[in-house]
Amino acid sequence: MEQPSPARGTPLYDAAALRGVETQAAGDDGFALMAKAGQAAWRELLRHWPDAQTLVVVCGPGNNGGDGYVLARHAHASGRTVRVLRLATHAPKTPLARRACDEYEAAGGVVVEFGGTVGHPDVIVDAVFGIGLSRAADGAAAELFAAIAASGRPVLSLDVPSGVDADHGRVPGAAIVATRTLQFIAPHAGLATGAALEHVGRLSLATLDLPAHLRDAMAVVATRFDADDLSAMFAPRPRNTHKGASGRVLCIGGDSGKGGAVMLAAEAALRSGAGLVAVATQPLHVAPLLARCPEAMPVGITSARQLDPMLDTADVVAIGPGLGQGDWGRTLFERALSRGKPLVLDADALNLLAASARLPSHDDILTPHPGEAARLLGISVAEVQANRYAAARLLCQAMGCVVVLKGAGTLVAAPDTTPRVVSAGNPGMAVGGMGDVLTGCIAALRAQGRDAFDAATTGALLHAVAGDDAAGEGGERGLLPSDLLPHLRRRANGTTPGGAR
Ligand SMILES: NC(=O)C1=CN([C@@H]2O[C@H](COP(=O)(O)OP(=O)(O)OC[C@H]3O[C@@H](n4cnc5c(N)ncnc54)[C@H](O)[C@@H]3O)[C@@H](O)[C@H]2O)[C@H](O)CC1
Ligand SMILES: [K+]
Repeated sequence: MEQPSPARGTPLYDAAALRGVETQAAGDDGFALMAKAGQAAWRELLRHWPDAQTLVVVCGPGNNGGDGYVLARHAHASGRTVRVLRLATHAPKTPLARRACDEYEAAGGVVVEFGGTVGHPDVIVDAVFGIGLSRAADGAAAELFAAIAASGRPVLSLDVPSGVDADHGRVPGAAIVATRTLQFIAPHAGLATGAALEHVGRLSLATLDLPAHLRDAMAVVATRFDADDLSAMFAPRPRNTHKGASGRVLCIGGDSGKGGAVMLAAEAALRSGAGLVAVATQPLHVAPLLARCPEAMPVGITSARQLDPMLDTADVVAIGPGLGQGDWGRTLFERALSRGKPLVLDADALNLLAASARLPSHDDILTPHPGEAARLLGISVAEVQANRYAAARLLCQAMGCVVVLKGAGTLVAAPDTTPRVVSAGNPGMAVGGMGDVLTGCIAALRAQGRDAFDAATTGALLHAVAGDDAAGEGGERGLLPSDLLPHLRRRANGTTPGGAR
């Protein structure tokens, strides 16, 4: 079996660790950090809006606002027209913010109170709330955010789009929708998944040359993977291989009327490099499946006994696409769980799991969307989405196996391991059948010798990047799961749409 390259990725930190850093670096060091943050933000603004002549910098009461005053001072010194705008209740409260505001005003900078509009500047800088957001932004702050959105002007958010919870990715109240967000010191875990992704725009990072002993004190809470990591995750295929060595996948599903789901999973497994793919489905789907994909080996299943030889020869079993929750599906589900082969459980297999007293094995992989995760955890979807890291971790601990929590910023959790975030994919992928393709991807990579965590991470990244490639060809609206299939093959061979490696 081919041995994949070790996954790399980018470490993500929780904001709490950063709060610790700032507290430790308070006083003169703290202002040095703030001075660096404001200057880095000014450079970022010039990099992306070099022709901007008029700026509005919206400052909050804390040190995020302090960063804004430092940027405003640089802008003022450059001769540009800049105004600091703030709520009447947002005069600077912290010593560092007060110092930054005093220096800005001493240099001749203007501060005005928000009166309902933000004008029509070339760029708006959002320095209202950063990692210190402590509750839902509402009332006057919500009005301010609405005026910023109504202006239609590009927004550079400092550290965090104001109103977004930088730890968990939830958006408890009103929040800024940024064009770009410049994070300080270290990438925030909360800005890589969930509702936050609607608000961050393009993310970048200014490390502020933090002293090593302060950076080393911060705990990594997740590891982020994006398209740039993908090609290194696929080792070239050995020359002297044969179809058996490339992994044998069995896809189980396709109850009456749902044959398409298991077909998509089977084709995705083939396009992700599986050597042999068998399909256990309802007899009426065998002919259409063969017509569409002669490389798959469909068998019409009318009794669970027929499944045994297929389970025995498979390296990995993907069960759930179109399985249904009727007698046929439940019988096959029970049989599959009893044979001890590594499983990828999706869709109805997850619903049957939630309704059964059974637990998956340590070798299995679950691929729930937030609704299926909520059912398995016995909580609401809103609670899952409010803290996706916690939901993925809880489900992984409860089930004792790898969990792929799908959605914007898919999370991959493994027992007692730092979770991983997939930073790829697009809203066009929120259509029926995309999960079936993901199931096939992951099963194929598992069958080719990757452990469950690596197969789930690489499969979820491959699937999301293929979705971005397909959307890049014809747009997100009307994107079909089958549009991903050629891109799976291309990306699994380490090439990009342009053919480059
Ligand atoms: N971490 C570092 O090393 C650095 C941090 N910098 C910047 O500082 C902010 C964090 O500043 P902090 O003072 O802790 O809080 P914020 O400025 O983010 O805002 C909190 C501030 O606002 C009040 N508040 C919180 N939520 C609400 C709300 N919903 N409605 C109204 N008011 C609210 C709260 O009471 C505080 O007063 C960090 O993001 C960086 O931008 C350094 O400058 C760079 C290094
Ligand atoms: K901000």
